[in-house]
Amino acid sequence: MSASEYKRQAAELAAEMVEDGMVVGLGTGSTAAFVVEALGRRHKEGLRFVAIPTSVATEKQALGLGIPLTTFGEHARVNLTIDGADEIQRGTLNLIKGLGGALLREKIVAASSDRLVIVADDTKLVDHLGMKTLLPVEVTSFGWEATARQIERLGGQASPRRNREGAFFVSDGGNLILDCRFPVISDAGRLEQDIRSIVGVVESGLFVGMATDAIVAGGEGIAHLTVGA
Ligand SMILES: O=C(CO)[C@H](O)[C@H](O)COP(=O)(O)O
Repeated sequence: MSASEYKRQAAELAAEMVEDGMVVGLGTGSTAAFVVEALGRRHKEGLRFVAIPTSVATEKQALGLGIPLTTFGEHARVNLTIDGADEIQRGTLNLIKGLGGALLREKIVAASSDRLVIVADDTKLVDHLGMKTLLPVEVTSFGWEATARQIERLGGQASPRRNREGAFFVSDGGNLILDCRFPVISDAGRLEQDIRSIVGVVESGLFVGMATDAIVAGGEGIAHLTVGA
């Protein structure tokens, strides 16, 4: 089976966790898109829920499927958010997110969620964050070079993300993303604090202590992981 099929398997299982009456956070990326697809189906079958999307792309997909959307103006808490990730640390379920560029909205929604369920194929599982992917950090466009220098003082190499045309990638929030190469991250909580204390940083792609569950599919089957397990 391909990675895409494993992503779909994990997504379909997670979509079953949505119950009648819930406020649901909808993630961003190819795995989260399978979740939105499955929830569109469940909505047509009669499941009642409202959703808060974490990106313009997810909002468009959800609207196209007839999923009713809501806002934080109407709901203070989200019962369940289902989102993808770029790396998931075994045991802690600490994450790197943001290769899809939606980390700011994703973190706002995650921070207001009672439960954050991560869906992924098993290539995303790592023993230490930073083993496979760069760490995305969203920064203001003004002064990004100064912000990048401060991140480099923490031991990372920071490069502005560019689109296919070579122009700076601009997030849904109108900011830039610095993709940062750190040596393997041994203390994610500390690095997260240090990065967030830099002026010009809007948010980092380290999600520490936020995920409650991960549904991970691969050649050995589907695992439902919780923190510590
Ligand atoms: O954090 C994200 C977007 O900002 C995505 O969830 C992450 O990049 C995983 O994407 P995919 O499911 O396509 O592998």
